Amino acid sequence: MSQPKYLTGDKAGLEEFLAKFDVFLFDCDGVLWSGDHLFPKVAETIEMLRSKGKQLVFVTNNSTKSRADYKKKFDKMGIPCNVDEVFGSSYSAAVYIACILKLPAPKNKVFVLGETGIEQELNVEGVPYICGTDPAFRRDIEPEDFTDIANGSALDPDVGIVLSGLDFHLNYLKMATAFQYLQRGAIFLATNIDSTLPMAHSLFPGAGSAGAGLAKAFGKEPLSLGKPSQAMMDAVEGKFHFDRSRTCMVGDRMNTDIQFGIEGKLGGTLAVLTGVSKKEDFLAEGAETVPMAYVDQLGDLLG
Ligand SMILES: O=C(O)[C@H](O)[C@H](O)COP(=O)(O)O
Ligand SMILES: [Mg+2]
Repeated sequence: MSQPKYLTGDKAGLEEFLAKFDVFLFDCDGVLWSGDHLFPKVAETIEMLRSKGKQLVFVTNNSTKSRADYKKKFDKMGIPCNVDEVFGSSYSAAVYIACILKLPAPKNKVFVLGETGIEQELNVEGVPYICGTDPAFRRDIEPEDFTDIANGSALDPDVGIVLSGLDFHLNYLKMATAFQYLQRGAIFLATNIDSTLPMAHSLFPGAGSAGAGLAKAFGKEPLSLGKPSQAMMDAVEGKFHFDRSRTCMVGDRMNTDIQFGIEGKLGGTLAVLTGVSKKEDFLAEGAETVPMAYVDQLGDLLG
């Protein structure tokens, strides 16, 4: 495996690298920003790529926001972006449920472990759901809940899917209810299974960690519809119709973003060192996932 090219400060190398691609798939958390903190010169870099006629797609595993929510965040951050350029894991999961799984109504209802981003995208696709941000589930489990869940009186007979995303309001009642749906044959899906979430220039438990307890109890991992899933890559390509050989994935995480690009046989991958993965992760001898090139921060693409 060849060593990745370090492009920070390499003007000629940057020119040559950017000229290889017409399309850039951008990860968001850890590449553009950490929470609400925009990294240096990100807006200028996006502007530069657009001025060179590059097509940009923002492909995020963060399921807490819908595409519409992300459009508002891009506007707030001063990054010009069209809502159709955003492709998040909530949208990926909603499209998969509505267009691929297509469970016959009324047994197509989704039990959601996650935030409003998932609910909004399921609504757009006309997929019914329960739980999510419903305050009725944001309470301690009571002794009578065990009986009501076990005998099914507290369960909705139309739930056919459990969808696990990044849930900032985890509790035992939701996990126990989801578990019982799975025991009754519901399909187990996840928006993504990232172990950590880059926030406030640090790391916090991610969607994969949020759903790990349920997976352990059930004894099976969910089908993830976020990066590196190629169902997501196929859906992104199906929507944007790009030439994979002229497309580059830009990300901060080896086992989601860079693996997504490599498995998707994209023309290239660029790692950015402002998020989860460190350069030691991919420079080490025998590293599992190695990007084509890397920079310290996205703004370094300005040369
Ligand atoms: O835990 C998560 O959901 C992820 O860490 C997070 O949201 C990743 O977002 P991305 O880096 O794909 O924009
Ligand atoms: Mg990221």
